Amino acid sequence: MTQAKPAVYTNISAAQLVEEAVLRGEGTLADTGALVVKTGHRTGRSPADRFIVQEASTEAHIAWGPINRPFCADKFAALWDRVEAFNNAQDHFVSHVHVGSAEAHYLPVKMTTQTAWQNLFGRCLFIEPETYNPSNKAEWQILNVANFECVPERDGTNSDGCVIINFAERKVLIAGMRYAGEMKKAMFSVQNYLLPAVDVLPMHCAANIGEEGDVSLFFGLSGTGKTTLSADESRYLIGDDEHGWGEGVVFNIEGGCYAKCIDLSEKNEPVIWKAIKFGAVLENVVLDEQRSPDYEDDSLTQNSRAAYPLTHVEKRSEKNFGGEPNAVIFLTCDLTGVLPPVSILNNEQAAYHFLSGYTALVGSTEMGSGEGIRSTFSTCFGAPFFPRPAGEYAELLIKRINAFGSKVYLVNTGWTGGGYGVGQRFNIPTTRAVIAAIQGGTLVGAETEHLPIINLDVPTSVPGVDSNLLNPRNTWADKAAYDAAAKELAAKFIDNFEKFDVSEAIKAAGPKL
Ligand SMILES: Nc1ncnc2c1ncn2[C@@H]1O[C@H](COP(=O)(O)OP(=O)(O)O)[C@@H](O)[C@H]1O
Ligand SMILES: C=C(OP(=O)(O)O)C(=O)O
Repeated sequence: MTQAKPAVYTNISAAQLVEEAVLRGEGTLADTGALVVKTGHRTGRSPADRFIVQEASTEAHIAWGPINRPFCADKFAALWDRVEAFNNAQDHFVSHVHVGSAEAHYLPVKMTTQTAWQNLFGRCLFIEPETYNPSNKAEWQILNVANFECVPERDGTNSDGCVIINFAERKVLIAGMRYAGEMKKAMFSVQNYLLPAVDVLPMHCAANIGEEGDVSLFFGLSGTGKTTLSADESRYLIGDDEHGWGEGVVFNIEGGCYAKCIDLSEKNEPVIWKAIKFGAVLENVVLDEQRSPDYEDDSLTQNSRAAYPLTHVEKRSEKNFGGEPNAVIFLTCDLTGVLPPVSILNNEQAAYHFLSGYTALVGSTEMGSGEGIRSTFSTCFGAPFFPRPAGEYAELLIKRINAFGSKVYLVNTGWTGGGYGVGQRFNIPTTRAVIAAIQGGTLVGAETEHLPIINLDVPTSVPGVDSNLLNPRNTWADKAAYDAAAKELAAKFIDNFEKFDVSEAIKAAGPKL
């Protein structure tokens, strides 16, 4: 008997991908129409399994070590061939997509996945081109084979899975990984390396546009609120996570969103709620008996996700880009309860806080960093994805801010009234009111109060926000405890900043003891 040749499904429609995923038992449909999948193991990104083939790259300064471990070019070639042979022996899925919506800066990508659902994810998150023409650009390839098991002794990997970027061959190899976010973050890392060379700042930020054409950027590490806050019924969404800022333009690197959906509610997050329909993917979300998503159920992970294309968002930028930003917002999830809900930053403070990237790491997003939530400093609010030295991105940011005259704000979406376990997280309506005030221009030239130790300036009033919240010291029952916590946090900032070789003015813009 001859065996049937494996089928290669190339550029089939999203609806067909859903059908294939269901037929193959990869997932089921929720009552909303979304495809629901359980990844089994690895419900988040796996930093320990991330590598760069450094010797094959012409540039020496691609970051490695804790962010991107070096991987030997010969081992890469052997592993790629092994994974490809494994994949070719069974049915698989190929789609041709773009990464980067700017005509000058997109990358054509051939995405091959073993599973239909991961291909659908890629079709949601990457850009579906009107015409795919890699001939005038160098094509990248993603090979994502979820069920391949790496053997560390043979393959040179750290475990049974890996994510390896090879710049010289323009290849991304993802083997043994289930979490779909690996694919989008790998391509983001590629653009984060390439774009600064052509004077474009790549950013880990969301972006949206107001009725007047004013653009806001929301920088933030995973889980700090980029997707939630940029999904705003009163504004046009550009994107929720990855953008480039060139002269005259902010463009989306992606074509869809990837929302955290733990505790998602229709009331607080209506735009995301409505987007979770047929064609969307729900990753590690539990369904109840009526097949309705139970977003409060974290039995699979806290890092449950919804992936959907931008076309699922009614109010969006049709062209996937906008002008330069009036407002640049750094989102920080402060677990100590020391930072105010909003601070107005000058340029030196902007550089200081961009380089510091103080925020919280939601443990379940990154495998190996513990299940809980903990404070961290993540340069550029996305250290794991930025292969160049942080100073290069900071310089480009300040250059763009100066040239356009953008206003910069630090917004705490974390704790108030005490630290984690004592106080509470700012509620979403309060943070939305802060954002609305920023976007409405209310905080430009507003009266401010200076907060010593953390060395920040806060507005004395913000429409829609209880004024008592604006100086966090007021919200703590025990003022001495606040002062002690502020000093402790300041010491951490100072200690962390020692590694940066920057001007005295920038150093002086940070917290002071
Ligand atoms: N004040 C707040 N601002 C923004 N998000 C909040 C706030 N309080 C709780 N959250 C929750 O935090 C999570 C933020 O996730 P998300 O917006 O997807 O982050 P990101 O896009 O930055 O990764 C959501 O689950 C949201 O409901
Ligand atoms: C998907 C991720 O992050 P974000 O929530 O910022 O998109 C991630 O860090 O894996």
